[in-house]
Amino acid sequence: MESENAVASSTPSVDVCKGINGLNKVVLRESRGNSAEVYLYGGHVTSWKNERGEELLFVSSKAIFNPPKAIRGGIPICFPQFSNHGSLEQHGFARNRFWSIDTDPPPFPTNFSSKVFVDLILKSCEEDMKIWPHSYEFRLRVALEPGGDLMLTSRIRNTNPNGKPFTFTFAYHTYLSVSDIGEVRVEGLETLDYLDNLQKKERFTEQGDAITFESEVDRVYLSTPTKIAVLDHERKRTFVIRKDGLPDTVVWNPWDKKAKAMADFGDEEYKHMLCVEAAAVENSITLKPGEEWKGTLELSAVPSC
Ligand SMILES: O=P(O)(O)OC[C@H]1O[C@H](O)[C@H](O)[C@@H](O)[C@@H]1O
Repeated sequence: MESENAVASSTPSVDVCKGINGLNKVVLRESRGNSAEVYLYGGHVTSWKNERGEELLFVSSKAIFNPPKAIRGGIPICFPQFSNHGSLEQHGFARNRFWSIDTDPPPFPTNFSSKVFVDLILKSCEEDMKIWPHSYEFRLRVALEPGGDLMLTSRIRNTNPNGKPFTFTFAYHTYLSVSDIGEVRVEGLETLDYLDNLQKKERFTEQGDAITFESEVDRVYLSTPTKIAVLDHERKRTFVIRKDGLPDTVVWNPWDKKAKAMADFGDEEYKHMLCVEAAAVENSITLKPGEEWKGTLELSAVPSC
């Protein structure tokens, strides 16, 4: 059992061990006590803690760590399809496949500052070719920065031998842990257009100030800035979301009725989570053979008043 109160200072480490139901997970620890956990099942980040050992991501107490169900919470990877924007299963298949540790990833830019990271890889297989007939390599780097920021980098390459391009949509389906959804506001999306999933994906324009929550929300904000803030007044914490290569931002809270309808989600848990998802949804991404796409997400949690 891990201590909830992080040690003041320890050696940075990357360890592979067994998680829930014996599933393999990678634990990243920074010297000041920040940590993160990634399950190979789904290439799924399930924990990100600050130096005081406080969990910053939401994972449902009812999450099922058992294939083929995707883990409810953390950061599921939606690929090659976001939601039901296509003919594949909801959110594509990457979130319920077993990823591998990539021991020899292609080089990263030299300005990459983190020393605590893990590289994962998911490749096409014969079985998946039946539902999505393309050859690809999806490399995911999960890194803890020295200051505790969590950085995810996805690199997706078309390795089709038949000269065919492929097209996909994508999201880092990030579940943030919040004190009380009624006390939270999102800044950075005001005045933007969005597709409302609760109204047949119709397009609206956001009015007024920051976004606040008093009922179910399921929207894809379009052409969003690279920086978005989620302010949690009660907890005096602000999440800063920085993204690159991902123009859209999905905002989702199921609220009470939908919460009750989900078997792997507690009835009251909607009060303590908010999904703000860096995504590429409106305009899908097309890669020709040999081409690579890159999408990054950087999460910081800073004290605020
Ligand atoms: O239940 P899941 O398949 O994990 O999807 C959970 C949610 O993901 C996204 O945020 C979509 O916009 C929602 O429409 C969906 O309900």
